[in-house]
Amino acid sequence: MMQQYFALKEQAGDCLLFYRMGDFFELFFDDAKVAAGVLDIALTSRGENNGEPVPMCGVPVHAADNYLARLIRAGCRVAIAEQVETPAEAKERARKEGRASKALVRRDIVRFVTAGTLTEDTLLESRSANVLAALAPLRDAVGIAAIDISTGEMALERVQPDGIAAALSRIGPAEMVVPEGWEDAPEGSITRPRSAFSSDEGEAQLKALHGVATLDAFGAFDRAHLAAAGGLIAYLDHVGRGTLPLVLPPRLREAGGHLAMDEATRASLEVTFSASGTRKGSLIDCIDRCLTGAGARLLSEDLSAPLADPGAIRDRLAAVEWLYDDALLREDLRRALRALPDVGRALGRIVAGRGSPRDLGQLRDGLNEARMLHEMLQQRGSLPGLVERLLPVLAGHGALVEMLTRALVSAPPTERASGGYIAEGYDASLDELRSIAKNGRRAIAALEAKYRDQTGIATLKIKHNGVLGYFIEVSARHADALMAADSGFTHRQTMKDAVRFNALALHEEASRISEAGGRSLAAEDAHFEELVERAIAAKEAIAATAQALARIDVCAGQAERAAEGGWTLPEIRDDAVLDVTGGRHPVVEAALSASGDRFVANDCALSDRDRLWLIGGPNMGGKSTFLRQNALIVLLAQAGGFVPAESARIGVVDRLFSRVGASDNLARGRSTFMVEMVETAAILSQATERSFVILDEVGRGTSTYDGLALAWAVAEAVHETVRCRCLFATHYHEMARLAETCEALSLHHARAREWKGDLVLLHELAEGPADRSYGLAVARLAGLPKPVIARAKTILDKLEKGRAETGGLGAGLGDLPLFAAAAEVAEEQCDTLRETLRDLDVDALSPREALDMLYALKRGAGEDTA
Ligand SMILES: Nc1ncnc2c1ncn2[C@@H]1O[C@H](COP(=O)(O)OP(=O)(O)OP(=O)(O)O)[C@@H](O)[C@H]1O
Repeated sequence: MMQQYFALKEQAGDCLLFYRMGDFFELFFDDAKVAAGVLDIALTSRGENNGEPVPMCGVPVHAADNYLARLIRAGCRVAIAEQVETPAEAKERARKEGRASKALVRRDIVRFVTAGTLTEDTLLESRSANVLAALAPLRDAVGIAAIDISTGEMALERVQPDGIAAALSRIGPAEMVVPEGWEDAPEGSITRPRSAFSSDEGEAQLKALHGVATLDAFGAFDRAHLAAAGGLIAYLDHVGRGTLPLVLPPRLREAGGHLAMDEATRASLEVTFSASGTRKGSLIDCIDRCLTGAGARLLSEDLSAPLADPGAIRDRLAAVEWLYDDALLREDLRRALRALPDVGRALGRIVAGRGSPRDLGQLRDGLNEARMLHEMLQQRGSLPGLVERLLPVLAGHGALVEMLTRALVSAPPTERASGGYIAEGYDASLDELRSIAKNGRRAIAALEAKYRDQTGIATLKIKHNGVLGYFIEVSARHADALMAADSGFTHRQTMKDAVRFNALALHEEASRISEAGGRSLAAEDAHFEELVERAIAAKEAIAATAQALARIDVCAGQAERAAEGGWTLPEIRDDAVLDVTGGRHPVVEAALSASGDRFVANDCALSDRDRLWLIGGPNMGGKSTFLRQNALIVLLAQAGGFVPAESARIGVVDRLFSRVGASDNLARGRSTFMVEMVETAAILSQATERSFVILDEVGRGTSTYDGLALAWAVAEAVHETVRCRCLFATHYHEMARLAETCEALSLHHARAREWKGDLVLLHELAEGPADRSYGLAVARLAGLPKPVIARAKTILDKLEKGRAETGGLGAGLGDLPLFAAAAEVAEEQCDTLRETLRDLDVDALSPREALDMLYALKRGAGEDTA
């Protein structure tokens, strides 16, 4: 056995091997130690290997899903080795092979269970997608293929190498595969042979999968796309051991079609996860009113990748507005959606060969519901464009639904093995077989009565179990009479208190029942296969219906959320405005209202002429909240939803950047300040005039002078060079002087008042610079001991006196040359250096000359070489 085990373990590689033995999956050696630790189950041992006991643990097959889920969540991958022949077959094989030894049942790995390739309901979160991504690096770009195999939805895209992190943070894959030997592979990826990532192979696979001669109908894919697709499909083939899951035609994800956000922006805006890493407290948690898992998954995709095309945004908004305006229709739709099963995932399981009768039942119910929704919507006079386009996809499954309705019982079971899911009246011969079994059971009841009469034992019973089949049972004290040779009964088993017998008539009846039972199971199986085949033949149309239902759920959910919160339809514009009146932060507002507090709405009015708002005010005054709420309003609007405001005019944003409160990223070995600077650098190099940037206290992570200098220079660069819309919160009063030189910059502050010695934060934004910091007042509010506050007050007085005398931290800043001029000088210096380097003939230099030249270059760069 160990030989067989080792051979399978070799195939399993670094996956844990679930080795099937009877009713258990057993794990051995290190696998057993890992699994016992994760699952908190007993680690035992079995036999010896090289004189050492072999560690072992096991999980019962019937509860394996539950254990698998825990292992996968803990980051493990599992190979399932099943018995692929019965003990009888093994014995027969051994006999034919002329072996006398005990035959070992043949086992094979039938499947790998990995985080990105799950289809089971019990292993998946209904409201989030489960994505597997394959990355294929080419010389100048990286292809990414992403698939949610639970629904078969697949997308291909191409990114620059420095855009990988942003793309992955948007996709959020549960598992990633990359070619072997790729040095820049994202952490935690699984490596596969390079040969799998071939664009030719990828193209051939996709064509074969979808039965097309060219992929043009799906999109114009390039080598990067196809190489990634190749790697993805090869991996799916590997984990499914040759059985591919549902793979729908790939969608091409064009760069520029979406609002770009990097990893840090997503994290700081807490779009799909809150800072604590959970859904609770995130934006999606606050706005998700979808009634189906598929709707919630689509909403998450919408929020992760909002649109950047004004026409597409208006298209979604029109559908939401239509459902917002018609509360009755919305209610009707939502009532229907509430009962909707997860058609997409049921289809995914069916295509992957793991479907159950219940999954077929879900297709029936879901597609039927879709047809009713189709009727409901069709009765409406005029529909918004989006809904109009979805309409045909909702209908068109009449024949399949009719067949499933006739074929299946109303609530089919998840288990196929014991049958009973094909409805009566669907197949006359099946009904016949069932009636034989039913009559047989009646005949057995009659036999029981007959045997009681015959033996005079009133407590005689005919029972059934899996081992003996039907048998007659009497208590031990009545057994003697039946033991007699001429009694007509044959002894089968003696228990502690009972004795079991057989009889000829019972045996004949039982054989009839069992034969009919076996044949009816086989008949049900055949019907199941046929129904599955029919469903698979229509898989693309069914998937399209499932996606249409999800879109309707999202629109209705967005409308519901808007109605609930008094939100408004944003006006999507082409010019670079961001004009929000009465804007609110949805998550903070919800949290405040839960504790009975009121959120103070604030306006924001950015335009060409007033692009950069510098916002001061006390700590806890609401600056960060204001910054974020405007970023979220842009995000929600471009995702195609209403926004928490009285009115909003939004010029479409191409990239959104948010740097709110630099947090330590010690895990990556970077200090707070380093993170802040890396992220700020990314903004300055990537933001365009169409971007929207929120910056919260840039420079606060370093000394006051350095911090102010950097914040000043960054604000100037945003104003002069990037020229995007920007909200900039800062505690440096000195920066107010920027308003003197930057014509599209204005000053604002969060209002506060001191009343009877206490600080009152109004959370209200007003024009003009902040008058003071209130830092000490906030500290008092926070409960800092009185002596510390008093001491701080004395120090503050001294500092302020010093400032008055010297002109303060900002003294002389007003005399600086303008940012553009300063940048030109810096740029010029760079150019001289560049020219010198360009003209340099390296091969013609002696070592001595080369050294001299290095010194000269250093001098040119303004650095002392002494
Ligand atoms: N508009 C508002 N209405 C009501 N309460 C608000 C509002 N804005 C913020 N708050 C409350 O004030 C708290 C602090 O807000 P926020 O973090 O935005 O302040 P801040 O000015 O950025 O502070 P710091 O400068 O210390 O970072 C929030 O957690 C929230 O409870």
